[in-house]
Amino acid sequence: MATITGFIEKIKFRNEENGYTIMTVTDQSDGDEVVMVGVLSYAAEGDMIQASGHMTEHPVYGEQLQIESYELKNPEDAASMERYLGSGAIKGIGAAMAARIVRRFKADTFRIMEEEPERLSEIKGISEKMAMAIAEQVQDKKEMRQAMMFLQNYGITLNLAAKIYQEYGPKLYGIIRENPYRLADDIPGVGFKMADEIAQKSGIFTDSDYRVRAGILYVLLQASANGHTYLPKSELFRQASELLKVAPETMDKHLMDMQIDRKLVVKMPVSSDEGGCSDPLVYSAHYYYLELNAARMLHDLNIRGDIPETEIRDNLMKIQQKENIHLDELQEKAVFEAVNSGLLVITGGPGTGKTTTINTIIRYFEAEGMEILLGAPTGRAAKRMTEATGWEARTIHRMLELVPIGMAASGNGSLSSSSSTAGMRFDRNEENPLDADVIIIDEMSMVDISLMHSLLRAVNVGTRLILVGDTDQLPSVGPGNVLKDIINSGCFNVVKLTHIFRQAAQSDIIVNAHRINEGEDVDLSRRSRDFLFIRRDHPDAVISAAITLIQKKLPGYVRAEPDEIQVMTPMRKGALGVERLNQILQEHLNPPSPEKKEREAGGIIYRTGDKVMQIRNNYQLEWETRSSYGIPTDKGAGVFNGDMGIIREINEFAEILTVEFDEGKMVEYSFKQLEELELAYAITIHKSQGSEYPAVIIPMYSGPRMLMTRNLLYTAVTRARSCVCLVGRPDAFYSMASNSAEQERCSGLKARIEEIYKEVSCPE
Ligand SMILES: Nc1ncnc2c1ncn2[C@@H]1O[C@H](COP(=O)(O)OP(=O)(O)OP(=O)(O)O)[C@@H](O)[C@H]1O
Repeated sequence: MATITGFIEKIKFRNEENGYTIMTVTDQSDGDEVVMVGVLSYAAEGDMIQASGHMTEHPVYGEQLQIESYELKNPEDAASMERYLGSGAIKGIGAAMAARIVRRFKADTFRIMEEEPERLSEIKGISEKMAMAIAEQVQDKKEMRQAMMFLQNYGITLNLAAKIYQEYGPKLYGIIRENPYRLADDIPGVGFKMADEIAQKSGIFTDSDYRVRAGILYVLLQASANGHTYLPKSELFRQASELLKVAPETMDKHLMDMQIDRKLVVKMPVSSDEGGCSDPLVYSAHYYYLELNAARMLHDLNIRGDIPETEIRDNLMKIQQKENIHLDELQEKAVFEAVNSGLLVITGGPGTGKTTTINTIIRYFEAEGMEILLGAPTGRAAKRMTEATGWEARTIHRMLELVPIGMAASGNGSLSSSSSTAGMRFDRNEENPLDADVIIIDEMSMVDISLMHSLLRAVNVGTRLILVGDTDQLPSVGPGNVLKDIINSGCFNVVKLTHIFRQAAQSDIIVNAHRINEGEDVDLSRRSRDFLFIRRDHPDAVISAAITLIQKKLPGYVRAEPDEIQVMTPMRKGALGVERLNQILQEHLNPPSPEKKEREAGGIIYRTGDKVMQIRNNYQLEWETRSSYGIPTDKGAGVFNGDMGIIREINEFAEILTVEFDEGKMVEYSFKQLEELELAYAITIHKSQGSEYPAVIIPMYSGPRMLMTRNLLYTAVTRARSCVCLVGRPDAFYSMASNSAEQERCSGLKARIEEIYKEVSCPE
């Protein structure tokens, strides 16, 4: 065992997650440089370390000390003290100042800094204020080191430990020993499971009140990840009991306390679709109030105008003449309602004339000189809306002006607001509402309760809000059942378009989509121009057929580039899951070659020319467009979940991968950011929501029944503009088409709307 004391000269490598560090230390005894390797909770260049361990011989890097235990020390001799203070470790002290301090206080320097810091002002050039600032830093460093050491005993990584220290300061000791579950509330990156592990190490009992309460909230959080805004009590207790290994009977008392603490809201079901029995419904307070407030705002917006019918008819007639169209009765009704309603829902399947109706509504309000805003939940849906209407549509997030917290112009900085997404908030809200007379939102089926709430906060009473969507598409990824709840409440104007127009009726994509949706038979053997079933009985044969379609058949047929043809599949895993498909399709569609650079990250090879997709919203990621000479012509920020692009360049030296997205937007990803990208030769049907492609290829093979549902098939088929190719086994198609089991969502927006309307119609 060797013990070496010296200055940390250079940190050569540090893994911020686990604290594994490689550094050079100057041995105080002989001035030699020693390499030390080990897990250090907190140590910085310039610190004095006393480390013990074994000297080992590394085949490449030579002799090094494997640290087994260590201590960070205050330097003791004058030269060391001077060096430490002057190393930059303490802000405001340079080498000359360090020399003066040590010359004056000698061996007593650190004691004075800690115990009588005001005396530092005896030194020329240090004011009293500066003396206190220096003392504070010395103290902070000491406390932080101790905290890091302490937290490391609980298996907490350095990165997280720093966040915990920042959040709680010295209070962290009490929190870790008594209620580490608070961490799950306060620190991003800590969930119930981690808090529970810490609690176990702290010796907290399984049935501790804190633990059971945190467990209940955790189950509700998990439920929200599955689309629910509440759980029936019996189901909540069943899941919590399974998680906590605590009897459900002991949980009731916590419900009351958690309601008092405003963590939960418990409601009795008011309508049959909320379970219809006496089982109370338990909400996390957050989602309850999102639903309640959303319901109130929807109610408030739902006012009636009094523009005479004759006037609307005259105006509409002029537009129809000018545009050379003739709306059917339901479409006309939608326009009449749009003019005289504060809130209107227009719904219908593909080809039922939604876009034509929106366009007419836009022309109507345009002629009235009104301010119109168009929005959609995703970038691709917004792009599609722009193309279909000729009006600029933006994502709802953009429309609501998402800005980093701290940069909002309106001054309403409440962090508790639902409208903040991690580190970001919407600058448009009740204090700074959207400046518009009419707001039209498309693809409403994708809007979850949080986004709806944020949108409603920014819409003034008097502004018309028109919600357009197809309720039979997959529901939103986030919790809630917003569009269906609004429609099913029966409290708002809803126009359901049902007629499939002649032009649309010639498309087998549209006709078959409706047949699938209605549960009617689809004849797969029928020859069709745009809806093809190619029988293949083995997964690898499905993939070969898909490759031939992409490379040879479809580009000419639908007049599109191969990378515009999209393979979409229900699953991520398995022989025809996204992961395997992407690997094989990449190999064929963009094979390795000496001219193409590659970068491996997270088990995926990214290659120049690859088709990739951004898989989370990143509002800060910057893009720029460039002229043909590479000169920037426009720039902005924000790349969104589902955006697709092509890898144009991989720069090993700068560690940057450049992707070109739609409209020539170039985005640079550092190699560390590659987890935000996935290969996109194949994507899940869920990810395809709101997008449209010239042609889609859908592998049809068996899969888990829960996933292989009718509305998944319906969503996939309706993504194609010119051609759908289903490739695989007919029985897989028929079993999907007949599986109408939709996963029930526990969502209370409808009940909240009904309550409010009841209150209004019969006030107490
Ligand atoms: N009143 C009408 N008279 C004649 N044709 C119409 C009328 N309304 C719509 N169409 C035609 O029907 C087809 C489908 O209409 P539209 O694109 O508006 O439907 P949609 O519901 O938006 O469809 P999707 O959801 O598939 O985009 C189009 O070709 C359109 O021109």
